[in-house]
Amino acid sequence: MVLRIADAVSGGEVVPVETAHISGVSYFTIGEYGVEFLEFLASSGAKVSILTTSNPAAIDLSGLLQVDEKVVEGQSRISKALRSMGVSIFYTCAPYEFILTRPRTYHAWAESNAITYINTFRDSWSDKNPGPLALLGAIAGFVPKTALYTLDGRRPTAAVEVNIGPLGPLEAGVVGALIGERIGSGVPYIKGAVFADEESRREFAAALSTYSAMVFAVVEGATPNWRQYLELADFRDKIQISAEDIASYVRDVETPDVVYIGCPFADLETVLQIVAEVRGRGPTKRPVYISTSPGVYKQIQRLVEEVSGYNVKIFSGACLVVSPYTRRFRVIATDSLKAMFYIPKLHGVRVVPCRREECLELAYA
Ligand SMILES: C/C(=C\C(=O)O)CCOP(=O)(O)O
Repeated sequence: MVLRIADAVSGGEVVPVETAHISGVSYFTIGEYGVEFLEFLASSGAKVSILTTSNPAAIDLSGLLQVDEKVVEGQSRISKALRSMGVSIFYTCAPYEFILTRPRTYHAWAESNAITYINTFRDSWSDKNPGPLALLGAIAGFVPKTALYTLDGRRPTAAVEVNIGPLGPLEAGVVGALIGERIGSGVPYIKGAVFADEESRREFAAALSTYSAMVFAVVEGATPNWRQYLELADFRDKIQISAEDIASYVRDVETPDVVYIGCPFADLETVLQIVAEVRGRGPTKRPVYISTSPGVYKQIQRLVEEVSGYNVKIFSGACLVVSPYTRRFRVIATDSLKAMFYIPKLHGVRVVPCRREECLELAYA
């Protein structure tokens, strides 16, 4: 099947890949037909031939997100099928946290934030492979050699100037979304962007690929080999992003039912910052949900228990985008542009953007 797809999309050429990361493994998003597809592959004896990880599921590791029995059963069938094919069911949208991909190595990843992160901040090479293709590629060990697996296909096509100062997570997300919306396709070459921290890089990568089809940007000074990319550049578009653009994107904040941090999964530093804040201030008035990766979650078990007494609910292996649990809320406040895009579409819940500090203020308001 991978060869047939390659005939259609890459002139029959394929590229061997070191790792794969599959998405579309939540029962909420793929439903019965998705489960049957995975069970069919598993029952045919298919096995992955390379390290293969999986995106978040509909339920979290410790059962914090209560969902109905049908979803629990469907999710467990998905886990069984994935496990029998040899997929690491380490449900995370931030596999780059523990798979330290090297520059100019090939990968078949399906989750857009993760692809954009490794393409942009590591110059590791992955195109956006649809979830089923990433899985078939993991079994075959290769995927179609589409443009982003070639240097020519990674040639910057749009010059973007961002002179705003250090970008926190929300600002970085807005910059990613604005570039995505204004350019839409191609490869942006970004000058002047300074990311305040790891969380900001994650939010930028997630937003760029949520608000456009792009999964690669060259960030001057940050992307490995950026000088070579600048030499190759063939700019057809030129845009500027200003502080005013960001301000106009962040509308008035309405009082939420809950605050949500962790789309993509929050890194350890972010979790520890929030823990320190609530330890100093006491229990929040509105719940704060934080999704983080299983690796981080397992290291902070004691803190997870402690802050649950402060109304802070840290969970892992699932997120509020792909879990039906989200439907119980009316309004969610978040610093994630990706959550802001998907939650209203998938769950019909309103989402308002806020900077991390403002989100926490809202939790105490
Ligand atoms: C629905 C989503 C993920 C999943 O089904 O695993 C979120 C959207 O993912 P993209 O990779 O940004 O399309």
